[in-house]
Parts: sequence; C-alpha cells; structure tokens
Amino acid sequence: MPMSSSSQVMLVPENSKNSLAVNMTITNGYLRYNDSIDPVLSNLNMVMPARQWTCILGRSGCGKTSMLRYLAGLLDQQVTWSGALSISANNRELPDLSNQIAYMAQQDLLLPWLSVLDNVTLSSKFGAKTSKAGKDKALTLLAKVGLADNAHHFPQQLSGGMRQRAALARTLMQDKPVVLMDEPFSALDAVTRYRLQDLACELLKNKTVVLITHEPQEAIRLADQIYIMQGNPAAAERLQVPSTATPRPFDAECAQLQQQIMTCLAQEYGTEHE
Ligand SMILES: Nc1ncnc2c1ncn2[C@@H]1O[C@H](COP(=O)(O)OP(=O)(O)OP(=O)(O)O)[C@@H](O)[C@H]1O
Repeated sequence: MPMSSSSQVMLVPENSKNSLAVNMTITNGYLRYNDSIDPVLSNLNMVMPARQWTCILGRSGCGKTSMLRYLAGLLDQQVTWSGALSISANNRELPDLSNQIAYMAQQDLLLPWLSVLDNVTLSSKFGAKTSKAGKDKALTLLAKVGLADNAHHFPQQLSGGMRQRAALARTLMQDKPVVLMDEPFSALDAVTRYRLQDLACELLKNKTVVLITHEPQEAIRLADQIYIMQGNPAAAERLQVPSTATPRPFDAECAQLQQQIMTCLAQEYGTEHE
C-alpha cells in the first residue's frame, strides 16, 4: 500500500492547538539505577531547545534510553538522580514536563486489545469518545504512514515495521510540545524510513524533539544539533551540524560530519574489536 501524499485533513503544525515552546536543559546530570553500584550517566550537560530536533547517538548500553526515560518521568522510583533539569516554556519555568510529552519507546507499546485506529486515537481522547475530526485525523495519519488498509487490524496482525509505523502515527497524533523518540525508524526499510523522516520533520516542526538513533546519516539528515554520549558513566559531547534546513540533503559537509561521528563512536570501542 503506497503512502498517501494528499489529504483532506490538515496535519500541518501551524494547526497545532498546543503551541508551547519548551526548552530543556540538563546540567551536571548524574543517574544511577538503585539496584546498581555504578552510575550510568555522570556530568551530563545537554541543551534541548524549543522548535529544534536534538539527535543523540552513542554505543549500545551507554545510557541513551535511560536519559530519555528520565526526561519522560518514567524512572523516578528506580533511580538516584542529581543535577539540574530545567524546563521553561514561553519564558516561564515549568516544574516538570507532566502532560507535555509524547513518548515513542523502542518497544511500540501498542495495546493488543485495541485496533490500530483505536491505538492511534487513544492517547488524544483520555477516555472520551473520539470526535469525528479526531478520527479523520488519525485515519489521515495512518494513510500517511502507509497503513490506510490496516486501521481496523489488531497490532498482532502487523509486521514489526508496520507496528512501528502505527506507533509513529500515535506519536504524531498526540500534539504535545515535547516529543521523545527512541529509535523510531529502526525497523523500517530504507525508502519507508526516508519518507517517514520527512513526514515527522514536517509535522513536528514546532516541537522540542529529542530523537535517539544508531544511524549517523539519520541524525545528520534531521538534527538541529547532535550529541554523542560517551564514556562510562556517559557524558555528552555536542557536535556542530550544517546550517542547512532539515531534512538535509547529504552533501560533502554531511560526509565530513559522518566521519567525525564515526571517529567519536569508534573511540568507545578502544582496541577490543581490532
Ligand atoms: N531498570 C534497570 N535497572 C538497572 N540497570 C538498568 C536498567 N535499565 C537499564 N539499565 C542499564 O543501564 C545501562 C544503560 O541502558 P540504556 O537502555 O539506557 O542504554 P542505551 O544506550 O539506550 O542502549 P541501546 O542503544 O542498546 O538501546 C545499561 O548498562 C543497562 O544494563
């Protein structure tokens, strides 16, 4: 089923009801799981500006998901944290990010007893009956991610990549000012990934987006800024990205950045794989 390129329903970010511009800053972040002796993160400094995509790379197990889950408020009972997480929106400090986040986890977290359509509309209706406009928007998003024919299927009837697309549609449906995504395109074939990167870039233009990826080219294509998480415990190093608009065509400057990313990532492995 081809992905839809036209639609009767407006999905553009200008239509968004939730236009809070949220800035997040982590200063001297330290995180240790309560059942571990060693910290996962230490001396972590990151700035995640409003209306920008911050992409995070780092070797498997270095603490990227832990950082994202901490931001999402999902680790409060399990970890010891110190350092500052400051959040501001429209020039006012916010105590936390409650009700401001759409979180797309590595596992799709689709509810197996609900249809794909109901999974997509669930997060936006909070138990209320979905409006006709809400249902139309969900159906349009499902068409955009290539699942128009699967709206009434159940998650277990979908392939891994299809489930990931359904989870992406659900995230795009939520219209939250902060969008946290953990490897959202990892299960997709190259062309689908490329198209859905474009779609997410268009629809999340005005959001504060934090995206974890293992693909340097994906980060280079989408990022307004890139952090590499390194060390044990991990800290974050910021890399300069080209000033061109995203989604960014791959040019010589991007190739140089890719080389720089690979060099940073390879340092983490030392000589153990040589
Ligand atoms: N609930 C937990 N309790 C204790 N340790 C944990 C817990 N969850 C994760 N860890 C540990 O924290 C470290 C970082 O894990 P995390 O999932 O954040 O890494 P990651 O960089 O996202 O990895 P990947 O790229 O493979 O997804 C790992 O050593 C992991 O074993």
